[in-house]
Amino acid sequence: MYNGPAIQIDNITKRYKSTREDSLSQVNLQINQSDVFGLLGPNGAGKTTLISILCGIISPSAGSVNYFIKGEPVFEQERRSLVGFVPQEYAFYLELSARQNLDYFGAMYNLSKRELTPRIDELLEALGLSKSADKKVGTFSGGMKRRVNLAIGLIHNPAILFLDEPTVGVDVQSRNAIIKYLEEINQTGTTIVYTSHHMSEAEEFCNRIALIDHGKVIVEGGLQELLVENEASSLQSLFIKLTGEEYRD
Ligand SMILES: Nc1ncnc2c1ncn2[C@@H]1O[C@H](COP(=O)(O)OP(=O)(O)OP(=O)(O)O)[C@@H](O)[C@H]1O
Repeated sequence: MYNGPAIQIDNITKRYKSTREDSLSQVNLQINQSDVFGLLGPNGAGKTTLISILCGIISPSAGSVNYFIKGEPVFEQERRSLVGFVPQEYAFYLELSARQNLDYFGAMYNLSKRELTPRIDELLEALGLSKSADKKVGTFSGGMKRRVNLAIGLIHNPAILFLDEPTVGVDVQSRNAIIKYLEEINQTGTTIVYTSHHMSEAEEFCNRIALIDHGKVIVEGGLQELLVENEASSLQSLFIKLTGEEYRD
Protein backbone atom coordinates (compact mmCIF):
# COMPACT_ATOMS: atom_id res chain seq x y z
CA MET A 1 0.00 0.00 0.00
CA TYR A 2 1.20 3.55 -0.78
CA ASN A 3 2.61 5.15 2.34
CA GLY A 4 3.82 8.62 1.47
CA PRO A 5 2.64 11.74 3.28
CA ALA A 6 -1.11 12.39 3.47
CA ILE A 7 -0.97 15.50 5.65
CA GLN A 8 1.91 17.90 5.99
CA ILE A 9 1.61 20.31 8.90
CA ASP A 10 4.10 23.18 8.85
CA ASN A 11 4.64 25.64 11.69
CA ILE A 12 1.02 25.83 12.83
CA THR A 13 0.41 28.44 15.50
CA LYS A 14 -3.04 29.36 16.83
CA ARG A 15 -4.04 32.15 19.16
CA TYR A 16 -7.77 32.63 19.76
CA LYS A 17 -8.93 36.24 19.72
CA SER A 18 -10.01 36.18 23.36
CA THR A 19 -6.74 34.73 24.71
CA ARG A 20 -3.27 36.10 25.35
CA GLU A 21 -1.41 32.83 24.90
CA ASP A 22 -0.95 30.59 21.91
CA SER A 23 -3.16 27.48 22.06
CA LEU A 24 -0.82 25.89 19.53
CA SER A 25 2.74 26.92 18.92
CA GLN A 26 4.92 25.98 15.94
CA VAL A 27 3.41 22.53 15.34
CA ASN A 28 5.17 20.50 12.65
CA LEU A 29 3.97 16.99 11.83
CA GLN A 30 3.80 14.63 8.91
CA ILE A 31 0.99 12.09 8.82
CA ASN A 32 1.33 9.25 6.32
CA GLN A 33 -1.38 7.69 4.23
CA SER A 34 -1.44 4.33 6.02
CA ASP A 35 -1.35 5.86 9.51
CA VAL A 36 -3.70 5.60 12.40
CA PHE A 37 -2.23 8.70 13.98
CA GLY A 38 -3.04 9.58 17.60
CA LEU A 39 -3.03 13.19 18.79
CA LEU A 40 -2.72 12.71 22.52
CA GLY A 41 -2.28 15.04 25.47
CA PRO A 42 -3.81 16.29 28.73
CA ASN A 43 -6.94 18.49 28.93
CA GLY A 44 -6.35 21.83 27.28
CA ALA A 45 -3.23 20.65 25.41
CA GLY A 46 -4.52 21.82 22.03
CA LYS A 47 -5.76 18.56 20.43
CA THR A 48 -9.23 19.81 19.45
CA THR A 49 -7.72 23.07 18.20
CA LEU A 50 -5.28 21.16 15.99
CA ILE A 51 -7.86 18.71 14.64
CA SER A 52 -10.25 21.63 13.93
CA ILE A 53 -7.52 23.37 11.93
CA LEU A 54 -6.70 20.16 10.05
CA CYS A 55 -10.33 19.76 8.95
CA GLY A 56 -10.61 23.42 7.99
CA ILE A 57 -13.18 24.32 10.68
CA ILE A 58 -10.96 27.06 12.08
CA SER A 59 -7.97 28.83 10.56
CA PRO A 60 -4.49 28.86 12.04
CA SER A 61 -2.92 32.20 13.03
CA ALA A 62 0.20 31.11 11.15
CA GLY A 63 1.50 28.08 9.28
CA SER A 64 0.03 25.76 6.67
CA VAL A 65 -1.57 22.35 6.19
CA ASN A 66 -1.26 20.47 2.91
CA TYR A 67 -3.01 17.26 1.93
CA PHE A 68 -1.91 14.57 -0.51
CA ILE A 69 -3.63 11.53 -1.94
CA LYS A 70 -1.19 8.98 -3.34
CA GLY A 71 1.43 11.71 -3.49
CA GLU A 72 -0.78 14.15 -5.45
CA PRO A 73 -1.59 17.46 -3.74
CA VAL A 74 -5.25 18.01 -2.83
CA PHE A 75 -6.57 21.41 -3.85
CA GLU A 76 -8.70 23.54 -1.54
CA GLN A 77 -11.91 22.91 -3.52
CA GLU A 78 -11.44 19.10 -3.42
CA ARG A 79 -10.77 19.00 0.28
CA ARG A 80 -14.35 18.83 1.45
CA SER A 81 -15.07 15.62 -0.47
CA LEU A 82 -11.81 13.93 0.59
CA VAL A 83 -11.79 14.78 4.28
CA GLY A 84 -14.24 13.54 6.91
CA PHE A 85 -14.67 14.76 10.48
CA VAL A 86 -16.30 13.11 13.46
CA PRO A 87 -16.60 15.79 16.16
CA GLN A 88 -16.57 15.28 19.91
CA GLU A 89 -20.11 16.67 20.17
CA TYR A 90 -23.01 14.84 18.55
CA ALA A 91 -23.61 16.39 15.16
CA PHE A 92 -27.04 15.11 14.18
CA TYR A 93 -30.76 15.78 14.55
CA LEU A 94 -32.33 13.98 17.52
CA GLU A 95 -35.81 14.23 15.96
CA LEU A 96 -34.74 12.41 12.79
CA SER A 97 -34.09 8.68 12.43
CA ALA A 98 -30.57 7.35 11.79
CA ARG A 99 -31.43 6.84 8.12
CA GLN A 100 -32.95 10.33 7.75
CA ASN A 101 -29.85 11.87 9.36
CA LEU A 102 -27.56 9.99 6.98
CA ASP A 103 -29.77 10.95 4.02
CA TYR A 104 -29.61 14.60 5.06
CA PHE A 105 -25.83 14.72 5.55
CA GLY A 106 -25.22 12.65 2.39
CA ALA A 107 -27.23 15.18 0.38
CA MET A 108 -24.98 17.93 1.77
CA TYR A 109 -22.08 16.20 0.02
CA ASN A 110 -24.11 16.19 -3.22
CA LEU A 111 -24.33 12.39 -3.24
CA SER A 112 -27.10 11.11 -5.50
CA LYS A 113 -29.85 8.84 -4.19
CA ARG A 114 -28.28 5.98 -6.19
CA GLU A 115 -24.92 6.41 -4.42
CA LEU A 116 -26.42 7.23 -1.06
CA THR A 117 -28.90 4.37 -0.49
CA PRO A 118 -26.34 1.50 -0.66
CA ARG A 119 -23.78 3.56 1.29
CA ILE A 120 -26.28 4.19 4.10
CA ASP A 121 -27.22 0.50 4.24
CA GLU A 122 -23.54 -0.48 4.31
CA LEU A 123 -22.73 1.90 7.18
CA LEU A 124 -25.82 0.99 9.20
CA GLU A 125 -24.97 -2.70 8.83
CA ALA A 126 -21.24 -2.27 9.59
CA LEU A 127 -21.99 -0.26 12.74
CA GLY A 128 -24.79 -2.49 14.02
CA LEU A 129 -27.54 0.08 13.44
CA SER A 130 -29.68 -1.65 10.79
CA LYS A 131 -32.42 -2.73 13.18
CA SER A 132 -32.78 0.78 14.61
CA ALA A 133 -32.33 2.62 11.32
CA ASP A 134 -35.83 4.09 11.29
CA LYS A 135 -36.05 5.04 14.96
CA LYS A 136 -35.45 8.60 16.16
CA VAL A 137 -31.80 9.08 17.15
CA GLY A 138 -32.99 10.90 20.29
CA THR A 139 -34.13 7.52 21.66
CA PHE A 140 -30.72 5.86 21.11
CA SER A 141 -28.19 4.83 23.79
CA GLY A 142 -24.88 6.74 24.08
CA GLY A 143 -23.05 4.03 22.17
CA MET A 144 -25.59 4.06 19.32
CA LYS A 145 -25.40 7.87 19.12
CA ARG A 146 -21.58 7.65 18.86
CA ARG A 147 -21.96 5.13 16.03
CA VAL A 148 -24.41 7.43 14.20
CA ASN A 149 -21.93 10.31 14.63
CA LEU A 150 -19.25 8.11 13.07
CA ALA A 151 -21.48 7.00 10.18
CA ILE A 152 -22.23 10.66 9.36
CA GLY A 153 -18.51 11.51 9.22
CA LEU A 154 -17.99 8.57 6.88
CA ILE A 155 -21.00 9.04 4.61
CA HIS A 156 -18.96 10.40 1.67
CA ASN A 157 -16.26 7.73 2.05
CA PRO A 158 -13.45 10.18 2.84
CA ALA A 159 -9.82 9.31 2.15
CA ILE A 160 -8.73 11.06 5.36
CA LEU A 161 -10.81 10.80 8.51
CA PHE A 162 -10.43 12.95 11.63
CA LEU A 163 -12.04 11.81 14.87
CA ASP A 164 -12.16 13.82 18.08
CA GLU A 165 -12.66 11.36 20.96
CA PRO A 166 -14.89 8.97 18.99
CA THR A 167 -15.39 6.52 21.86
CA VAL A 168 -16.00 8.85 24.78
CA GLY A 169 -18.80 7.66 27.05
CA VAL A 170 -19.55 4.39 25.26
CA ASP A 171 -19.71 0.85 26.58
CA VAL A 172 -17.15 -1.85 25.77
CA GLN A 173 -19.28 -3.33 22.96
CA SER A 174 -19.69 -0.02 21.13
CA ARG A 175 -16.04 0.88 21.66
CA ASN A 176 -15.02 -2.47 20.23
CA ALA A 177 -17.35 -2.08 17.22
CA ILE A 178 -16.14 1.47 16.51
CA ILE A 179 -12.43 0.63 16.74
CA LYS A 180 -12.83 -2.57 14.69
CA TYR A 181 -14.60 -0.71 11.92
CA LEU A 182 -11.99 2.06 11.92
CA GLU A 183 -9.22 -0.55 11.70
CA GLU A 184 -10.96 -2.12 8.73
CA ILE A 185 -11.26 1.12 6.79
CA ASN A 186 -7.65 1.98 7.63
CA GLN A 187 -6.59 -1.40 6.18
CA THR A 188 -8.39 -0.51 2.96
CA GLY A 189 -6.63 2.85 2.61
CA THR A 190 -8.28 5.47 4.83
CA THR A 191 -5.85 7.66 6.78
CA ILE A 192 -7.06 8.09 10.35
CA VAL A 193 -6.18 10.90 12.75
CA TYR A 194 -7.73 10.61 16.16
CA THR A 195 -7.71 12.09 19.65
CA SER A 196 -8.48 10.17 22.81
CA HIS A 197 -7.89 10.17 26.53
CA HIS A 198 -8.15 6.38 26.53
CA MET A 199 -4.52 5.32 26.59
CA SER A 200 -4.96 1.56 26.29
CA GLU A 201 -7.31 2.05 23.34
CA ALA A 202 -4.83 4.42 21.65
CA GLU A 203 -1.97 2.01 22.34
CA GLU A 204 -3.77 -0.78 20.51
CA PHE A 205 -5.18 1.36 17.74
CA CYS A 206 -2.43 3.82 16.68
CA ASN A 207 0.79 3.06 14.85
CA ARG A 208 2.10 6.63 15.29
CA ILE A 209 1.39 9.33 17.83
CA ALA A 210 2.17 12.90 18.73
CA LEU A 211 2.09 13.88 22.37
CA ILE A 212 0.97 17.48 22.73
CA ASP A 213 1.23 19.59 25.87
CA HIS A 214 0.69 23.33 26.36
CA GLY A 215 0.21 23.70 22.61
CA LYS A 216 3.52 22.12 21.65
CA VAL A 217 4.44 18.71 20.28
CA ILE A 218 6.64 17.10 22.93
CA VAL A 219 7.34 13.86 21.07
CA GLU A 220 6.11 12.27 17.87
CA GLY A 221 6.86 9.09 15.99
CA GLY A 222 6.20 5.37 15.86
CA LEU A 223 4.50 4.22 19.04
CA GLN A 224 6.77 1.22 19.64
CA GLU A 225 9.93 3.26 18.99
CA LEU A 226 8.78 5.95 21.43
CA LEU A 227 8.08 3.37 24.14
CA VAL A 228 11.54 1.83 23.71
CA GLU A 229 13.36 5.20 23.49
CA ASN A 230 11.67 6.46 26.64
CA GLU A 231 11.90 3.15 28.51
CA ALA A 232 8.14 3.15 29.03
CA SER A 233 6.21 -0.10 29.50
CA SER A 234 2.93 1.35 28.17
CA LEU A 235 1.51 4.44 26.50
CA GLN A 236 0.00 5.49 29.81
CA SER A 237 3.40 5.42 31.53
CA LEU A 238 5.00 7.28 28.59
CA PHE A 239 2.25 9.90 28.88
CA ILE A 240 2.77 10.41 32.62
CA LYS A 241 6.55 10.39 32.20
CA LEU A 242 6.42 13.19 29.64
CA THR A 243 3.50 15.28 30.87
CA GLY A 244 3.79 14.79 34.64
CA GLU A 245 1.28 13.89 37.33
CA GLU A 246 -0.15 17.35 38.04
CA TYR A 247 -3.83 18.05 37.39
CA ARG A 248 -4.59 20.30 34.42
CA ASP A 249 -7.67 22.00 35.85
N1 LIG B 1 -12.84 29.00 21.15
C1 LIG B 1 -11.84 29.21 22.00
N2 LIG B 1 -11.58 30.46 22.45
C2 LIG B 1 -10.57 30.71 23.31
N3 LIG B 1 -9.74 29.75 23.79
C3 LIG B 1 -9.96 28.48 23.39
C4 LIG B 1 -11.02 28.14 22.48
N4 LIG B 1 -10.98 26.80 22.26
C5 LIG B 1 -9.96 26.33 23.00
N5 LIG B 1 -9.34 27.32 23.67
C6 LIG B 1 -8.17 27.21 24.55
O1 LIG B 1 -7.12 26.62 23.81
C7 LIG B 1 -6.40 25.67 24.61
C8 LIG B 1 -6.45 24.31 23.93
O2 LIG B 1 -7.80 23.82 23.97
P1 LIG B 1 -8.26 22.51 23.21
O3 LIG B 1 -9.74 22.40 23.38
O4 LIG B 1 -7.71 22.53 21.84
O5 LIG B 1 -7.52 21.39 24.08
P2 LIG B 1 -7.74 19.81 24.09
O6 LIG B 1 -6.37 19.22 24.11
O7 LIG B 1 -8.64 19.39 22.99
O8 LIG B 1 -8.46 19.61 25.50
P3 LIG B 1 -9.53 18.48 26.01
O9 LIG B 1 -8.73 17.23 26.17
O10 LIG B 1 -9.97 19.05 27.32
O11 LIG B 1 -10.63 18.38 24.98
C9 LIG B 1 -7.05 25.69 25.99
O12 LIG B 1 -6.30 26.56 26.81
C10 LIG B 1 -8.44 26.25 25.73
O13 LIG B 1 -8.92 26.96 26.84
